[in-house]
Amino acid sequence: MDKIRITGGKPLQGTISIQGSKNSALPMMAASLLHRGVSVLKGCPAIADVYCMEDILRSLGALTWWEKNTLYLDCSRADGTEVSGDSTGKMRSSVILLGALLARNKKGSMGYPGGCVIGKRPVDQHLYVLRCLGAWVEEKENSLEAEAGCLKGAEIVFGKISVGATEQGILAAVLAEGHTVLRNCAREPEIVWLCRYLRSMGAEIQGEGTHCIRITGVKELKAGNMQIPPDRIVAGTYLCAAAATRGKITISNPPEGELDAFLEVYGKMGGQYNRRSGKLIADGSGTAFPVPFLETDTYPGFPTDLQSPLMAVLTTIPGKSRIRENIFENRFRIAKELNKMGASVAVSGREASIQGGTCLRGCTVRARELRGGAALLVAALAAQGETVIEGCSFIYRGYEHICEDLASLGAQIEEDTGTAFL
Ligand SMILES: CC(=O)N[C@H]1[C@@H](OP(=O)(O)OP(=O)(O)OC[C@H]2O[C@@H](n3ccc(=O)[nH]c3=O)[C@H](O)[C@@H]2O)O[C@H](CO)[C@@H](O)[C@@H]1O
Ligand SMILES: C=C(OP(=O)(O)O)C(=O)O
Repeated sequence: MDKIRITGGKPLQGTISIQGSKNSALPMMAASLLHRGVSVLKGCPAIADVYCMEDILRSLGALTWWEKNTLYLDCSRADGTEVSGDSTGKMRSSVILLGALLARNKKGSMGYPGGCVIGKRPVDQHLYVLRCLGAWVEEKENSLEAEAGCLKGAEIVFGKISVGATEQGILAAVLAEGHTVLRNCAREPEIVWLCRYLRSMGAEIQGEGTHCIRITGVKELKAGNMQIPPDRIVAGTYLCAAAATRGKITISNPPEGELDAFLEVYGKMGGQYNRRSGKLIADGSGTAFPVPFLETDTYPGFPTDLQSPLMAVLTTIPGKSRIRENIFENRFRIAKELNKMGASVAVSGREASIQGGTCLRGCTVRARELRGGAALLVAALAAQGETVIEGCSFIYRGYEHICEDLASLGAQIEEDTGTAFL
């Protein structure tokens, strides 16, 4: 079950639709806790992280159910305040529930957040914003404890731009007393979607998508009901898979304007694309040019989550490419696995140098985190012969039916269940 087998070498061809965004769905699920009734998230991806967040909300007293990809969350009685470390240890974004718990139930106690090991990932900015809003917060060795009789609006400047801490601040401030100004906020699309969702619930928020978000607390929020946007990282991953195999794919529901930094690099590599009737038509057959230098950055810069899948593409392009990873210091672990397949990637600190165009050959490799796992899939699709990817539970954290999707594009791929999609 934890393995995927791929026989590479076939250009991907066909049309694909993109699942709902993981990183939008998770904070929207946390936001649903702020309404004492039923909220509805349409197009919710059926992936391990969403199931984990669902389990946590249920452990707090919420009722949840699915109709296809629509997730219903009845938080009428979600009055629990304790989240076990078993759940939080599975997923980094569990930590944003602390602000939602404080806003709703005045206190929260949770195990330390776990998730993919891609860097140190401290939570200081999360705790800072909650303290600024008047909460008492204690960081213990394995848990986080917080209490607030009443959260009060404040002017807060984040010491570091953080997606999760910005979400934490927003979730805690929407029901706080008075005005909150959050400065040095992350501008990622997922923050914008969270604010749209909260505004549809009656929250008063302005400025999302800029570095300064202003919130006026309201007494209560009504039910949320929203379509989750397509996942920009999944869309980028499939474009990488098409480029690595020199294939041509059409994305029927591309994310709107959220992939610009990636598409710029895609164009530099020789990929072509155009938008027609709301679709993104991508032709990766001309992918041939290395990328002399690329660095990851906060949005709208090149997303760190697409850095590893892109590295896999660059291993297939003759010439030297160089990547600098500025967000997570430990996101190059995948280089070792790519090298096992015949790639030539040298890592030095925050930089990776890729001598592309060496012949990739299938072998057994191991995923150790989500996007690194996706990069192995991209490389395996381009490699000669069979690749077995172990540790695929990391991939299923974020990709809904990825094997079926790639098989529908002509890939020879099967999960270890023995189910072949040929
Ligand atoms: C569930 C989710 O949405 N995950 C995304 C989110 O993760 P996440 O929200 O964890 O990422 P952050 O934006 O918080 O992290 C950015 C940087 O800030 C540092 N930092 C963060 C918080 C803090 O309190 N102190 C601190 O120093 C981190 O170690 C990292 O170096 O944004 C990342 C950056 O786009 C993406 O790669 C993840 O896919
Ligand atoms: C790093 C990621 O997720 P998380 O922040 O949940 O670990 C990711 O989606 O690439």
